[in-house]
Amino acid sequence: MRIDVVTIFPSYLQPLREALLGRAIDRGLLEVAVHDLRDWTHDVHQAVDDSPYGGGPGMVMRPQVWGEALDDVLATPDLPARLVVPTPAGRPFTQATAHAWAAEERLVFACGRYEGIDERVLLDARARGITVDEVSIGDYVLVGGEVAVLVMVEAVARLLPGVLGNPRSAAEDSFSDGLLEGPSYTRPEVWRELAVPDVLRGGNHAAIARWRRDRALERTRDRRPDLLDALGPDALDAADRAA
Ligand SMILES: Nc1cc(-c2ccc3ccn(Cc4ccc(CN5CCCCC5)cc4)c3c2)n[nH]1
Repeated sequence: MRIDVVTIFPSYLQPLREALLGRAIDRGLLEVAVHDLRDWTHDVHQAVDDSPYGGGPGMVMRPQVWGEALDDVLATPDLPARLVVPTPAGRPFTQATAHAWAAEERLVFACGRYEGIDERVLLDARARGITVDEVSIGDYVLVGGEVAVLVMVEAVARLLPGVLGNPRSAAEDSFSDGLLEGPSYTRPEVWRELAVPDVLRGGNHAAIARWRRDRALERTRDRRPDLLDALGPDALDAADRAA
């Protein structure tokens, strides 16, 4: 997978080159190119923002600069791409989104700053047949799109074959069966007088699987009843029985 990121703060994307994702890049499992939006300015001040029409707080990012940047980035390499634009006003980015995007050849991320990007940049891209996804990573307001891109690239890249050492982990993710994952334990058996649940130290795999499912149902009911509702009434009954 090829990932391009356009931003006025290229250094914000450095963490993508660390650790697991850095190793995946080194191994050629994904390619990440970060572009400085200001490379497409032509004025001495390298202006990328201007006042909003109609008034309102802050500044808006100018369409001309974004238009030229995306023309170049989307054309090189000329691969089918999704243009992803983080915004607080976007559709929710979920694990399902991550799975869908993991099948893409190319993702191009446009990181806004200030109060966002002139709407015509997205309209122009869609008019030229480019798929544009405006996505939110949560109901809170960040200062720009870069952190959202770090979150989304990590969620997508870990699903790519070969990136995770243990592929079963992604298969057993939270949300993979619609529930939150339950508690985990490792050695020692007792720590600060707290013991590992007996069932996990026995060899009864059916009992362990049932115990884990019950803990997942219980936790989901307590923390994310919305996920339980999405699974239907039987799940709620099962969660009540699990407690
Ligand atoms: N999930 C999530 C994604 C983001 C995100 C993503 C990208 C950008 C680019 C800029 N910002 C900062 C920002 C954007 C919008 C507002 C609202 N403002 C109200 C008045 C009219 C104009 C718009 C405020 C500040 C961003 C924030 N935050 N949270």
